[in-house]
Formats: sequence, structure tokens, C-alpha cells
Amino acid sequence: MSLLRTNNLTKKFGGLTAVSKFAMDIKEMEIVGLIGPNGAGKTTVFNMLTGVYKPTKGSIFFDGRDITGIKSHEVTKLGIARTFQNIRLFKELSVLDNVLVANHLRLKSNILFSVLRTPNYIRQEKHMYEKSMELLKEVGLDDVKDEMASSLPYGKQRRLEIARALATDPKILLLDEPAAGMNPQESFELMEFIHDIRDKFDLTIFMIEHHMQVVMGVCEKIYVLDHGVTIAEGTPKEIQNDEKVIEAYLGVD
Ligand SMILES: Nc1ncnc2c1ncn2[C@@H]1O[C@H](COP(=O)(O)OP(=O)(O)OP(=O)(O)O)[C@@H](O)[C@H]1O
Repeated sequence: MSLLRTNNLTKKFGGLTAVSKFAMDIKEMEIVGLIGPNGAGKTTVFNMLTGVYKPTKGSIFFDGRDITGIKSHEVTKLGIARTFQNIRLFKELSVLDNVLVANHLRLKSNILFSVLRTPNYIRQEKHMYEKSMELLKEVGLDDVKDEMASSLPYGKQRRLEIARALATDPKILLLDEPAAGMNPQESFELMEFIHDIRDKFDLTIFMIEHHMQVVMGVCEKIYVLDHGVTIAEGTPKEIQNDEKVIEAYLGVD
């Protein structure tokens, strides 16, 4: 079943069309890639999907509902979570606290309950702690729960960022260059990790990635943008052999 779909999605910045008529259809549980040279419009697509930018034209449908132009926090509540090109963590907080903070989105109490520490609030807090620990276990970070986020090696910081995104109970996870800055071993582990979390959390995954080995190894379907235009879509094999894609990457006229 289609989970996230766009139609004619377009974003203009003044005279520049960053994304033009982008049409995609991501099915439940699929792992889909979005690739293209620098400045192709990939991040702009993510920013439209997550309510950071309002599309100039076109529509976005999520889980059967038109979500075009809705705000970022509403997008998260509906079940779309995202990580960023540059890892965004609370660097001075512990690994566990980073996940607990992300979990707060689902807390059904207000600040007064938290000050009064009502039984219901305490119950919810306990549940959140258990859920966060469970999540850390699932992503293999439970043994470093008390360490400061900034002290983790790069690959684990990425995992923590993904764990924070998972804490919001997403249906789809948008990953912006998850392999950026990783060494070959970390990239290899990341590929396994992405498959793993898809299966464990019944997730759908949409990822921007420059690291071709990762994209080709993990994605079932790929969209290719160049100068805002979709120049190809298909399986990794189809994309690898597509002349337009080869030209775009090699800069051949
Ligand atoms: N807020 C903005 N204002 C003006 N132009 C923008 C804005 N955001 C993006 N652009 C422009 O839109 C185009 C697409 O940018 P975008 O960041 O989406 O590309 P990208 O494919 O993610 O690139 P990269 O791989 O380098 O991250 C670029 O020409 C960029 O300069």
C-alpha cells in the first residue's frame, strides 16, 4: 500500500526551480533512495515532506491523507521522522537523555502535571524510561546509555540520532545522508542496521545518500534528481545502467 506519495511537487526560490514536478510513490516497508549530484534538490524534497518548506506547487499524501503545507511538528506527530545531514544531538546530554527528550513528544501530560508529579505523570515517565531503554537495546546502544552523546564514535552518534527519530514512533523514517563521514566498516554496519530497523519497527525508509555502495546495497527503489528534475527512477540495477544517470554523475554532455 502507498504510504508517502507526491504529485507535481515543485519548489522555487525566486527564479531558481530547486525541485520541479517531483512525483514519487513509496509503499509501506520499502527502502527507497533519493540520489543526485550536489544541488540537485534532494534536501529541498525532504524539507517539503517534513513541513520545513511549503511547496510552490503540487501535493504530498501520507497514509491516505493530504498533508501538503502542514507544519513540521504536525508532520512528526503523523508519523514522519527525520535525521539530518549534520548530526543533531544534545551533545552535552547522556545517550539515554537524548532519547528521553525525543520521547516527550508522545507524553500526554502538561507542565503542571510534571511539577505536581501526579501518579499518572510518574507512570508515564516510567513507561518512557522503559521504552527508551528498549529502543537503545534495539539499536545496540544500551551499554553506553550513561555516556555523553559527544563522546560516542561517529557511527554510534548516527545510531543515536536514528534512535531519537524512532522514539517518535514513526511510520516512515527520512534519513539525510546517513553514511556521510563513515568509514567503510561503519558504512557496512549501517546497511545492516537500516535493514534491521525496517524489520524490527515495521518501518518504511526514504534516504538521501551519496555513498553509492550503501544506496545500491540497501535500497529497493531509487529516484534520481538532477537540477531539480527527476531523470530516472527504478531498481538499483536499472539506475546503475541508466545513461542519463551516468551522464549526470560524470558531467558528460
Ligand atoms: N532556502 C533556500 N533559498 C534559496 N535557494 C535554496 C534554498 N535551499 C536550497 N536552495 C537551492 O536549491 C537548490 C537545491 O538545493 P538542495 O540543498 O535541495 O540540493 P541537494 O541535492 O540536497 O544538494 P547536496 O547534495 O549538496 O546537499 C540549490 O541550488 C540550492 O542552492
